[in-house]
Parts: sequence; structure tokens; C-alpha cells
Amino acid sequence: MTGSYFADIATQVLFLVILANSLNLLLGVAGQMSMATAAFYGVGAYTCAIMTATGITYGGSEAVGPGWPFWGGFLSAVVVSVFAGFLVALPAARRVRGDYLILLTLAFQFLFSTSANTFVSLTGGPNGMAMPPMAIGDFSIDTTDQALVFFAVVAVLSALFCSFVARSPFGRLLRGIREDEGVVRALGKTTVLPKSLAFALAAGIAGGIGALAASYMQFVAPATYNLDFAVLVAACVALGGPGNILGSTVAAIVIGSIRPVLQNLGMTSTAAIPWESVIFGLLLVLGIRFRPKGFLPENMRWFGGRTPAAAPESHDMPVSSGKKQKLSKIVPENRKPVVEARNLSKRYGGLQAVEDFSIDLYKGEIVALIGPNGAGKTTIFNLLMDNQRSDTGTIKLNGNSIFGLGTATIAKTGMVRYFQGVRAFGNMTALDNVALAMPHQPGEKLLRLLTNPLAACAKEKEVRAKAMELLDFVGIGHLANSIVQDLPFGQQKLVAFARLIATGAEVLLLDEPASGVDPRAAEQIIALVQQLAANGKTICIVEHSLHIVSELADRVVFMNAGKVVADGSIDDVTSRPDLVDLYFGT
Ligand SMILES: Nc1ncnc2c1ncn2[C@@H]1O[C@H](COP(=O)(O)OP(=O)(O)OP(=O)(O)O)[C@@H](O)[C@H]1O
Repeated sequence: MTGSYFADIATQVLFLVILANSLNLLLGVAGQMSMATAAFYGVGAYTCAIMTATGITYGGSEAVGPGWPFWGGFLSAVVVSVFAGFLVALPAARRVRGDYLILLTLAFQFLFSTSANTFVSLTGGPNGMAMPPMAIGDFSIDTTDQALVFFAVVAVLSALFCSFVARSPFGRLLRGIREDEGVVRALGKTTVLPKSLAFALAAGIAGGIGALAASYMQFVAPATYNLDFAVLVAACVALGGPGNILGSTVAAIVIGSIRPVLQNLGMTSTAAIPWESVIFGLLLVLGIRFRPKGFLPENMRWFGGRTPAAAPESHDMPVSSGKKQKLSKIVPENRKPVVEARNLSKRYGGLQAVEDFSIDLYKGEIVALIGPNGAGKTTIFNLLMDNQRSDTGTIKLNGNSIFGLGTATIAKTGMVRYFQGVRAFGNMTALDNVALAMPHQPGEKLLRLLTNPLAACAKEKEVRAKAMELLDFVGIGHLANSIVQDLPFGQQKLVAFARLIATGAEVLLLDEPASGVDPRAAEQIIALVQQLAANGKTICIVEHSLHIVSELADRVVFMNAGKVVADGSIDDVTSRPDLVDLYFGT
């Protein structure tokens, strides 16, 4: 192809930019590591080359193909890459641990390289195969200058697309999964499909640019799509800023330009290669040492300064905080329980953590589960939410069995939990934490986001307004745009509360919601729980502080060694010396 050398180099840097941004969607936004970016890039290139080939002899072998027009080859490249990405991701996405994904993608990278080298009649083997230049109707690219303009447009469009997806409700869901997948499921969201779709999307973009790049080069060979290249793309994301599309763009431009700049300074191509590695390695070391979150971190603010990080603890929650009174009432006995759990048990090896546990929870009631450390209280919540499967028994919510349905389905059905230790999504804003928890968001479904973005945007406005309302309700509306990990612990707890309410669930299981906060924040939380019960929520709370229990609980269930030993009012329990001894360990 004729044209300037600079344009050719710049075009190849743009390939790296597009690949880095596609990987950033996966690695930075969704937190899913892939070592197979180069393989998907190659899958697209080879698919397009094979589908557009008509019978080219190359390296002693004849590569035969159906001779489709370029656009047909391009579309088949995208479709094949998307499917390949989905299939590779699906088994790993079912596991929570990311190292399965790293192993699977590495295996796919090797499988691809081996196949490209081995199936000579299809791929041309190690010598590669030629492919026809890009031509769509009258449109063709004949010079490197034209190619630069074309690929610059493609790079800008793909960066805008990646940014759109990253900032969409689907992107927010992916970020939640990256932060704490277990919590996302406990909020009623499925995680396997979004993770697999993120993978398929990144693979599709890589495959698409692979097809375009191969048609520009008019040649494909296995050496272009090796593991070294996959590592280079991953380094662009890590150095630029995982989660920040502009960051990976800048890093790809810098890293991709090292060798051409050295050559421009007078080095030969052979001399520039080792120096490129040295500078690349140095950039990595310096980046990891001085900018561990990347050159342009995800939550960097361009205008308006930093997030209000160290905002003082707020005590202006607009719920009753004057003279304490129990807002909820013990419910008449003839009403049906919202939650009916019967005969739950859990054994861990030789330890019977829970034995024959039964409980009924009524609408508007606050029940406290108390007992000494290790009594089995948190295990009860795990069993109710199916975080762990009960060995025996039944669990019903509003008369329907929810036993064994899985955490996400149970949460969707109407029972959610507040985790001991908060588990807020630390790298996200308070507003995003709450917005993510809301049900029925069309923008969380990738297909609906892409096919009807306007409907997704309209719903997103509503979701954000409601999230803001909830943050105001718990008294931290002014911190909506703060990054949660920068907030004091008490305020993080309030974010988690607002997030829990956002699910709209009618049953709330609260595991030590006031532990670790100062007395004033604890008073806020007490008032908040009372308000929720008064609004008709059914609440079961695990709490160590007898003060908080006496303020809140309509009924107390006392557990010891996995069994219920008392069920009554707080006065019933505290008047029994044997229970007081057990509780205080005397
Ligand atoms: N996954 C597990 N594997 C093995 N043992 C477990 C597991 N989870 C809990 N246990 C054990 O089961 C018992 C009950 O634990 P659990 O966390 O439910 O108690 P708890 O009443 O909530 O205690 P604490 O008040 O200290 O939080 C403990 O002895 C604990 O060590």
C-alpha cells in the first residue's frame, strides 16, 4: 500500500488503542482478567481472511475459502469472536474466583496459536496467508493516509462505545461484580450472564478490529497474535487506568509509539526492539510503584476537584431521633408469617453449627437473634439466603418455598441481607452503590441497552432520582458523589442501608448493622431500623449490643451452640440468669 510511513505506524498504534479499550471494558470495568485478547484479535483476522479467500496459494499451501465480499467476512469475524468469547467465559464465569478465567483464557490463547500453526490447509500454517484488501462497494482504502483517517474514526467510535457501555447501568452492574460479586447476587442480580456478555463484547470488538487490521495488512500470520501481544494489551490497561477508557487510550498511544520514536531518533529496527522492551519494562515498574491505579485512575475528576472524601460524619438523618420509642408493634397471632423457616440444620465437618432451627417472622416486626459468639446467628442468615444450603428443613416466603433457589432469586423474591462488615462497593460512588441495587433496570441487560438505549437512559434518570431520595432518607444525600471507600465507616454503613432499601425487599436480615460505629451513628441506625419496621418491613437483626436490642426488638430469639434456647421479649431473656451467664460468658 502506498502512502506515508508515519501514517502506517500511526494506524498500527490505533489497532492497539482499540484492543486496549476493549480489554479495559473487561479487565478494568468488569474486573475479569483475559490473557486471550490477541487470540480473539486473531480469530477475527483469520475468520475474515478465510471467508474472503478464494484459493490463495501461500507458503506452499493453498488456503481455500468461499470468497465472500469483505463485509460478509467482517460480520462473520465479529460473530465468531463473540461466540468464542462467550463460550470461553461461560465456564469460568460460573466460578467466583478469577484465576479460573486467567487459566481458561491462557489455554485458549495457546489453542489458537497451535491451531493457526497446525491447520495449514485452512490458515497457511506458520507462514500465514494473504487476504484481499478491504472493499465495500465503491469504498476501498488505497493509501496509508486514507487508512489512518479511517482507523482514527473507528478508534474514536469504539472508544465512545466502550465509554458508553462502561457508564451505563450494565457497566455499573459489571463494576459491582468487580467490587463484590457475592453482594451483587445478594441484591437480587444474576452475575454469570453479565460477566460472560462482557467477555463476548470485548472479544467481538477485538475480532472486529482483527478483521479490519488484517484487511489493511492483507496478510495474517500466527506470530502477530501471540501471548506477548496479549500481555502488551493488558499492560496498556494496567498502566493507563483500569476502568478509565481515556487512560487505556493514552497508554496504548504511548506504548505503541516507543519503537517508532526510537527509530525516528536514528535506531535501526533491530536495535530499537530491545530498547523498546527496556522502556516498556521501566514504564511498568514505575507505573506500579507510583500510579498503582493507573496513569488516569477510574475515579479521577477533571473538573470540580476531588471527591468530598473526608466528609465529616453526618448526624442529620431525617428519621425520628428524639425520645426513643418502639415504632413497630408485636403482630397479632392470627396473622400469617411473612417468613416461615422450619427445622434448619447445618453441619461443618464435626461441628453442628445450627440444629433444628425454626422461626416465624411477621410483617412490621423486629426480631433480634442474639447469643454468644459462635452460636450460629450468621449461619442462620446464610441458610435463609441460601449463601449456604441447609442440610434439612423448609423455608417459605409469603407461603411460597424459597428453599434452595439461590441467593439472587431469594433476594429478587423479597428477602435481602445487610452484611456484617458493610461490604459496600468501595470504588464506586454512594449514588452508584444505591442505584445498582434497584430492580427492573432495562439498561442492565446488554441487549436492551444496545437495541433501545433511549428507554434505558430514561429509566436511568428515574433510578438515579430514586437513589438520591434514599440517600437523603438515610441522611447522606450530600455525599452522593463521594467514592465510598473514602467515607468514614459510619457513613459507609448508611450507604449500605440505602442500598438495601433500594432493593424494595420486604424482609431485611441485618447482621450487626450498628457494630463498629460511634454511639451517635448507632442512634441513627436504630432510628432508621425503627422507621423501616414502621413502614411495614419485616426485620430480623443479629446484634451483640443489648442496648440496641432493647431499643429495637419486639421479640428476641436466644441461640446457643446452634440451638434456640429462648424466644420471648427482651425482659424474658434478661430475667433468666442462665441466659445472662451464657451471653456474658460468666
Ligand atoms: N464455612 C464454615 N466452615 C466451618 N465452620 C463454620 C463456617 N461458618 C461458620 N462456622 C462455624 O459455625 C459456628 C457458628 O458460626 P456463626 O458465624 O454462625 O456464629 P455467630 O453466632 O454468628 O458468631 P458471631 O457472633 O461471633 O458472629 C462457629 O463455630 C463457626 O466457627
